[in-house]
Amino acid sequence: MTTITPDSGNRPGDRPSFSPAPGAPGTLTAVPHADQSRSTQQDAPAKHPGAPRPDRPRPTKLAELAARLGVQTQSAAEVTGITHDSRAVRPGDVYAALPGARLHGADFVAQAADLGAAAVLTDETGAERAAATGLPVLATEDPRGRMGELAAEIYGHPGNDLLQIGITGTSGKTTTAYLVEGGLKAAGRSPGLIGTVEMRIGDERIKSERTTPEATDLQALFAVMRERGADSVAMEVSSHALVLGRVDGCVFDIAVFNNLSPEHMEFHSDMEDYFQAKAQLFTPRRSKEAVVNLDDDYGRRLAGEATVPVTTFSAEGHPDADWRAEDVEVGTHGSTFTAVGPGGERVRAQAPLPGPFNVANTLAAVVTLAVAGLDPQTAADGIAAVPGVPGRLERVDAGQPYLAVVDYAHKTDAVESVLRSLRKVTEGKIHIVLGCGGDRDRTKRGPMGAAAARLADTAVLTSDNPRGEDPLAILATMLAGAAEVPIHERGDVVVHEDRAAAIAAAVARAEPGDTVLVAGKGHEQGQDIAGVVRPFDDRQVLRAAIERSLSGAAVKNSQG
Ligand SMILES: CC(=O)N[C@H]1[C@@H](OP(=O)(O)OP(=O)(O)OC[C@H]2O[C@@H](n3ccc(=O)[nH]c3=O)[C@H](O)[C@@H]2O)O[C@H](CO)[C@@H](O)[C@@H]1O[C@H](C)C(=O)N[C@@H](C)C(=O)N[C@H](CCC(=O)O)C(=O)O
Ligand SMILES: Nc1ncnc2c1ncn2[C@@H]1O[C@H](COP(=O)(O)OP(=O)(O)OP(=O)(O)O)[C@@H](O)[C@H]1O
Repeated sequence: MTTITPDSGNRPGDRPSFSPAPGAPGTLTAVPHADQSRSTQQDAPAKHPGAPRPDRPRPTKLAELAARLGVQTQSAAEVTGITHDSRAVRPGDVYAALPGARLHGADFVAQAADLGAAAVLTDETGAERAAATGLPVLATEDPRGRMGELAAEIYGHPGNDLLQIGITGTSGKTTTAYLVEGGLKAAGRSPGLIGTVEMRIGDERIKSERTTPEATDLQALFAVMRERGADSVAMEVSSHALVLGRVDGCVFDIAVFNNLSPEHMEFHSDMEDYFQAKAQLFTPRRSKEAVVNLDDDYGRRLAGEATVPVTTFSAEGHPDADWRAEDVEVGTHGSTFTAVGPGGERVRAQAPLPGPFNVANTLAAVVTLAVAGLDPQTAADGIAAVPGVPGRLERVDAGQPYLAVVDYAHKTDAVESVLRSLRKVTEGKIHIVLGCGGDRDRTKRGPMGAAAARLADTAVLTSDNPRGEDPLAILATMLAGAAEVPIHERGDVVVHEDRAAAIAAAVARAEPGDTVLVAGKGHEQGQDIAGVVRPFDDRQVLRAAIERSLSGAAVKNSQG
């Protein structure tokens, strides 16, 4: 396994600390970060050297690229790659010096030139600085908007040789992508995978920097996949990607829509803006066919507005859906159901993850692969065999008599759906550990605190990447949300600023048959406190807390 990029994008994190455990039930206990003093920035993973590149790049004449853009160049240079990041420039690259929200890429042209850039693509405001390096400059009004098509051209349109499946929606993109990958493999295909957790090319696994890579990296990845024999790709397409042109240069064979709920409101002006961003994927410019969830309000709207052929599905029995899940039986390890298709197909399917929403994710994957022309039963069998999705309802089992899971739920809807799902499959109490990120969407803090208080028996509120904000200030807002839930409708609410202590507190409350849910970080391996990222993996910290509690119980038993 090769790991080349840290999870430095959205939600990085911290080192496990084992501070003394829990406050009394129902009390407000503010425990400081025990780990803050003993970690340094040296613990952070190394900086990424950029996306993988094809081993056999083919040269493209700069003049041909200039002609595409409608600009002049006298240069006879040939280029073999392209990047938007000066730090990742390789000899022969076009460096795309983009204007950003914080910086202008033109400020880094000297670095790009030192690393061997062959030319610079930029806008009028960057052209002068770029020309000062002596490199040929292609100046165009919207370099970000043209970067994807140039990248596709430079790498020889590698996406055309892959069955491209793009998955979008607020929740379930990662899960569905892994399930589609499993189905493709079972059908004898060789898929690549691109998403929030990692990118996979054959056996190589590369940690992701963001959900959807920038277009320069994406086209290079496609080229690497093609070079290594991949014939298909299952990838997540975020709304940021659609707005920022990261999938320019791609026309997906199938675009999948799961659902839409409030999220990324710091980026989108409102839900309509968010919906319109997603809807771009369901036009002939971006996809050939669509698979859409009819159980979702926005899915129903999209099914009517999409300008490509649409196949619909419903896990909740919507009568108009082309594919429906019937005979659904939910369980702690997963759910079984029959996917009934428009031609009378009856496919026995098993969601390899618990929760009703994973029936929807599984059905989405089965339908997508059926639309792709694969045998749906073979696809469903492959999906059933997927061993799990990192950090998505991932079980931690140290022999304890209760269920312990880590889940990436970090937005209100996901927290609500995961708690409701667990309620359906567990008899005992649910103890959730939950925080909200700093320097990100502030509007979800109160609602997430309220959701945890209303739907769990214990809500242990804690830190989750406070970044530059005071963790206690974030927790105060979450607590205020929790306090809005009428007292008879809420569980115990406990606050531990230190995440490891919060996890220990939840474990200390767990009795046989209960569920401990550590939400928010999922697969992440770090925690960002005041700009310092320390290693922290919920799965390891939870396992250690369970083991300590089991050995504590064993000692008590032997003494008593
Ligand atoms: C809002 C957003 O997505 N912004 C992205 C955008 O930033 P920006 O245009 O403001 O760039 P900037 O930081 O001002 O820098 C300007 C230019 O200088 C370049 N630069 C900068 C420094 C340097 O040393 N050398 C260099 O070349 C940068 O590569 C950039 O092209 O272009 C940057 C370069 O690619 C991205 O890193 C940055 O992603 C930020 C960090 C980010 O976190 N985005 C998240 C929110 C995101 O994209 N999330 C989605 C959705 C996740 C989900 O569904 O939950 C995702 O797909 O991951
Ligand atoms: N179809 C769904 N509907 C509602 N909630 C879901 C669904 N699928 C997954 N979830 C919840 O959302 C969390 C994130 O799931 P997943 O990572 O698959 O989605 P995502 O769209 O990739 O999310 P993100 O954009 O946050 O990375 C899960 O851990 C689970 O709690």
